[in-house]
Amino acid sequence: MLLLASASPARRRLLEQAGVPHRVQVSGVDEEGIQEQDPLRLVQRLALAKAQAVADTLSSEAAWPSLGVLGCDSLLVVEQEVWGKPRDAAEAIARWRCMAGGWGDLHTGHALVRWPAPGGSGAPQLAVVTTRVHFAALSPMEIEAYVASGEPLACAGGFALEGRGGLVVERLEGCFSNVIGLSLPLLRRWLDPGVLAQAAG
Ligand SMILES: Nc1nc2c(ncn2[C@@H]2O[C@H](COP(=O)(O)OP(=O)(O)OP(=O)(O)O)[C@@H](O)[C@H]2O)c(=O)[nH]1
Repeated sequence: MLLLASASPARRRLLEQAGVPHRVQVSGVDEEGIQEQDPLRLVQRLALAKAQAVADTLSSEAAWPSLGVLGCDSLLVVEQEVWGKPRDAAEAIARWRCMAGGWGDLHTGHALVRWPAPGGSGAPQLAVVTTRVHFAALSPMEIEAYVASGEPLACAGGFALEGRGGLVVERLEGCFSNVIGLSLPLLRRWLDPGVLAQAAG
């Protein structure tokens, strides 16, 4: 069992669809409380803070999920601008005016914290995965229509790749699930090989 320390329905869906046994416990971490100039360090620190906050609530080895506690955090970087979820429709429109026809790097930090077994390193597994996203050259009317759908407001970067956002993303360079919020190939490399067999049901 993996414990996902995230409120993200998209991350949960990725694990469900991949057949990874999991449950969810939201970390409640105040992301504003962690300041960091470098976006790669920021997503890594936030992912670890989320995983550690949930791990700290587990009182004994018996309470620990066998596969550990996973925290994630995603940000989009476009021309040195670092963006999380848009605050409102106006901000989403302003961002899309920058993004349309161009590209950005979607960085997702991952942290997997395991029970500190005696003799084990106890160190969390940490990684940031980056996917380059190429955006369609949208007209102002298309931007307004996409933002009016409400979809951009729930997503770092202001688009949902597997939703209407599939209409406005031309191509990716790198891992698709990483864009949605959790890199499944990375998780496979981190987890025991048997998990894939288990996921196969
Ligand atoms: N459905 C979907 N969600 C996306 C996409 N890109 C980013 N997101 C979501 O944007 C959100 C990024 O904000 P985060 O701070 O990383 O996560 P959160 O939603 O606040 O949830 P926590 O992990 O509890 O902090 C996550 O929920 C991601 O799943 C996408 O292409 N599709």
